[in-house]
Amino acid sequence: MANEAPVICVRDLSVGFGDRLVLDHLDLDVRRGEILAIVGASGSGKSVLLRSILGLVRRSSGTVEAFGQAVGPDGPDVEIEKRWGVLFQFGALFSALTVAQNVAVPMREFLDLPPPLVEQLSQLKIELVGLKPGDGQKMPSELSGGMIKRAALARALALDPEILFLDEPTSGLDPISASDFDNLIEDLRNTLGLTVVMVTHDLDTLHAIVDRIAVVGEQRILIEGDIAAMRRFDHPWVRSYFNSPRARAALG
Ligand SMILES: Nc1ncnc2c1ncn2[C@@H]1O[C@H](COP(=O)(O)OP(=O)(O)OP(=O)(O)O)[C@@H](O)[C@H]1O
Repeated sequence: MANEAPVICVRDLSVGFGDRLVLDHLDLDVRRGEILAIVGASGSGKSVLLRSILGLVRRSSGTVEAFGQAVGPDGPDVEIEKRWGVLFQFGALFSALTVAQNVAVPMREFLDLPPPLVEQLSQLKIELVGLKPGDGQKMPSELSGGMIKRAALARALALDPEILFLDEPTSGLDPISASDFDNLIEDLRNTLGLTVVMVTHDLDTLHAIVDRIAVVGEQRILIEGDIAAMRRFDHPWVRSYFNSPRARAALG
C-alpha cells in the first residue's frame, strides 16, 4: 500500500479571486484508505482547496488527478464524479424532497435503475448511516442537526463512492453527536474501504479517527503528518493550534 499511487494527486495548485491569491503552488496527495484531515486557520483556504479538488472552483494553474485521471478545470467527468461522494457543511439537502428522495437524487441522475430498486437502495443507505427506516419519509425541516448530517451522508454514499469528501462534518453538533458521527465515519471507512478527506476544526475528530493531517497556511500545505509531527513542527499557528490547552485536553 505504501507504494500505491495516490487516489488524489494535487500539483502546483494556485487559486485566486480577483487579485487575491488563496492557494499558491500547493501540492497534496491523498492515499487510498486513509482518513485525511485538512486543517488551518479560518480563511486559510481549506474549503477552497476542497472545492478545487472537486472542480467547483476554477484554478489559475496546476493539476488535480483523481484515480490517475485528470480532473479538468471545469470539473470532473461523470466517471470520476460517480466515484466520489460529498457531504457539504450544512448538508445541502433539497428542502422540497423527503430524505429518501434526496438520497435517490444521485441514483436517478447517474444510474438507469427501475424506481422500486432506487427506493430499496435509498432505504439501505438511510439505515447504513444509522437513521431509522421511517426517517426516509421525513422532510429535511423535520430533522435535527445530527440527522441532517446523516441524511446528507446517506446521499453522499448513494453511488457507493470510493472517496468521501466531508466539509466540517461535526460542526454544529453537540459533543456526543459529534463523537457518534466520527465513529460512523470510521466504521464506514473500515467496512466499505473508503478513503475520507475532511475539512475540520474539530480536535476531538483529529484524535479519534484521523490518520493524517495536512495544515493549510501561507497559501500552501505547511506540514503533513500525524499529531506527533504537528506537535514537533515549529510554526506559530501550528504550535498554538496543536499545543493549546484545548488541544492538550482533546489530543492527550
Ligand atoms: N467564491 C469566492 N469569491 C471570492 N473569495 C472567496 C471565494 N471563496 C472563498 N473566498 C476567499 O478565499 C479565502 C479562503 O476561504 P475558505 O472558505 O477556503 O477558508 P477556510 O479555510 O475554509 O475558512 P473557514 O475555516 O473559516 O471555513 C477567504 O478569504 C475567502 O473569503
